[in-house]
Amino acid sequence: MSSADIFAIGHYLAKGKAEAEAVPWLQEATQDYYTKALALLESGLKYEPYNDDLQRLRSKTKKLIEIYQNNTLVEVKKLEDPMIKAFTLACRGLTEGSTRLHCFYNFNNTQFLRLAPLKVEEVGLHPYVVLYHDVLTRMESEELMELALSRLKVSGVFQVQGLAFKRMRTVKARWVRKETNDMTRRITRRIRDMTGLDLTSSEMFQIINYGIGGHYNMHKDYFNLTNINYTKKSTIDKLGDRIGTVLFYLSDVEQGGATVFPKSGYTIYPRAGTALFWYNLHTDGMGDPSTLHAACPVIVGSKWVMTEWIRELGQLFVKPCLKPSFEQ
Ligand SMILES: O=C(O)CCC(=O)C(=O)O
Ligand SMILES: [Fe+2]
Repeated sequence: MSSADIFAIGHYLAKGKAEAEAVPWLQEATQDYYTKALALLESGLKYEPYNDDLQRLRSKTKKLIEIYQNNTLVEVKKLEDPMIKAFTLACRGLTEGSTRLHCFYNFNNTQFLRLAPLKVEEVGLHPYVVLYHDVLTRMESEELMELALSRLKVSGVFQVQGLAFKRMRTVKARWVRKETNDMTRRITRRIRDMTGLDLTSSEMFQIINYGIGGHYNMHKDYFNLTNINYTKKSTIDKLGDRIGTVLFYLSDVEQGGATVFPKSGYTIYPRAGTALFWYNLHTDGMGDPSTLHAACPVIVGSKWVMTEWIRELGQLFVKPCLKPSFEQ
């Protein structure tokens, strides 16, 4: 990447109000510019070694480069956190995948699947994550993206960190009702076929667009109801926690943009028409921390996904609550 490219990404993020994420890109670009400026000043000084202005500029530029290099050291230190390291490696596709995995046809979840089974690929066993192939047609993906485009909004997900807020996600998103039209109703039926879960009280679809540099930091999709404050809890309580997540990929991504599970080393590359599914909760209803996941930054291209978070309400007979010992 040229320094102009790096600057363009920083500028784009800053314009989208993602200042915290813009800073390292802009620092990188600036450092590169200063290094080039220093080389120019040095060659100028070869011709005019006693030019005061050039000498002053050279020592100023050297100092600035030093400051930026010290800033970089802070970044390197952050990478020592083992989970951030695992996240970074997974984004680069450098973690070892699980073994003893299978591909199979799902004939069973609903009667419809006996006629038209779905193609399933196991991504990993702990947590159990599966990839459904060819569950959306190209036309459906395009229609969903078009539907979202009319009212995409910059969407901030924040996390309190000490006295400050940390931005978790840099994307644009739009909520879409499952009853919007025939196509969204059809996709709702398909989610029922894929998961076997009851969708009557699940959330709206969220369609998300990640631009260059767009990403979603490590997070869990469940709320952990025992740790949540009372006012928020009462609204969540009605529908229960997020028992499962279905993540549809609506577009291919040229480079970057993988979904990763750093605790388990899974890296899933987006492919239009496929969908990822996993349970966020153990069978006793407690959150499963191994489902920690993230979306890696998009490097080239643009990434579109649609998320469906399925709630506990209504799953009583489909996925009954079991003691943890029954689970394995
Ligand atoms: O875009 C992705 O790959 C992950 C999205 C996600 O984790 C979410 O929306 O909760
Ligand atoms: Fe998520």
